[in-house]
Amino acid sequence: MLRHIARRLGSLHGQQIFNGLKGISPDQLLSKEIHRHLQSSLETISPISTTSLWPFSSQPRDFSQPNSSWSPEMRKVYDDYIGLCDTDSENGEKQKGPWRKLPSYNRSIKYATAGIHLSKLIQAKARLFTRNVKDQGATFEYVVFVNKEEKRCVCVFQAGHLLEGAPGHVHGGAIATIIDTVTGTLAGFLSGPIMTANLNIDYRSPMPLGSVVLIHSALDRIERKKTYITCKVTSTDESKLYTEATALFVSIGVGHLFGSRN
Ligand SMILES: CCCCCCCCCC(=O)SCCNC(=O)CCNC(=O)[C@H](O)C(C)(C)COP(=O)(O)OP(=O)(O)OC[C@H]1O[C@@H](n2cnc3c(N)ncnc32)[C@H](O)[C@@H]1OP(=O)(O)O
Repeated sequence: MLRHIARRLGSLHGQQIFNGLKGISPDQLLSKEIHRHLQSSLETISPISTTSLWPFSSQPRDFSQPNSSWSPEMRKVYDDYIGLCDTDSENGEKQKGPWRKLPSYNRSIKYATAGIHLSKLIQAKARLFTRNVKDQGATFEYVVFVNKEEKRCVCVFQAGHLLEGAPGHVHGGAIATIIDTVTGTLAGFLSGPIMTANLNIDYRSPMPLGSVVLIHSALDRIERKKTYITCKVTSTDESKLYTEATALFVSIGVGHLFGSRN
C-alpha cells in the first residue's frame, strides 16, 4: 500500500520516497521498518524553502499572484515587497534580495491522512481551507514573503466579505486561520514538517471587512522538536495593532502523517 502511495505522490518527492522503499518485502510494509525507510527517504528531500511540495503537476497555479479583486493598497504593498525580492538585472545577472515570495497552492498531499483512507470523492474534492472559494476576493486573499536571514515573514492579507463575524468585521476564526497559516508557513520553512500544537491569540482591535493588513511572524526560538513563533497583525502602515499571537509548532516525522507516532 505504501509503495502505491509513494508512486501516486509522483514527481520529485514521490520518486525519492519510492526509491527509499525499494527492496522492502510486502510483510514489512506496515512495520516500524517502513517508517524508518520513509523517514530516511524524506531526509533527502529539500525543505519547502527550496522546492514545492505539490505532487500532481509541474505547473500548479500559484494563488498568491495579483488578481482583479486586489485593492490598490494590497497591490502597492505587494509591489513594495516584490521590489525587495531577487531580481534579474539588465545584464541577466541575479541580484539577491532579502525577501522571497512563497507560492501558494490549493491542494496538499491527499494520502497524508494519519492512516485514514479517504474516499475517492474526498480525495478529488479536498482543498486547502484558505484557498477553497473560487470567487476571487471573497475570502482569503494573501501572499507570504519570507526573509530567511532574519527568520521572519510578512503576509499581506485582504479580508473578503465572506469572512464576516461581528457585523462589518472579520470573524475571529478567520483571523485565527490566517495566523495559523502564516505562522505555520514560517515554522515549516524553518523546521520542516510540523503541526500546530498551540495557538494563543489576543484580539486587540476589530478588523473591518475588506481591510488590508500585514501579518508579521518571527521565530522566537527552537527547542528540540518545538518551534515557537510570534505574530502581530497590523495596518499596512503599522500604526494600528489588530491582533497579537504566539504559536507552538511541533516537528513531526512522516510516520505521523501516515498513521504512526514515529
Ligand atoms: C501549504 C500551506 C501550509 C499552510 C501551513 C498550515 C499550518 C497549519 C497547521 C495546522 O493547522 S495543523 C492542524 C492542527 N493541529 C493538529 O491537528 C495537531 C494535533 N496534535 C498532534 O498531532 C500532536 O499532539 C502534536 C504533533 C502537536 C504533538 O505530538 P506529540 O504529542 O507526539 O509530541 P511529543 O510528545 O513528541 O512532544 C514534543 C514536545 O512538544 C511538547 N508539546 C506537544 N504538544 C504540546 C502542546 N499542545 N502544548 C505545549 N507543548 C506541547 C511536548 O511536551 C514535548 O516537549 P519536550 O520536547 O519539552 O518534552
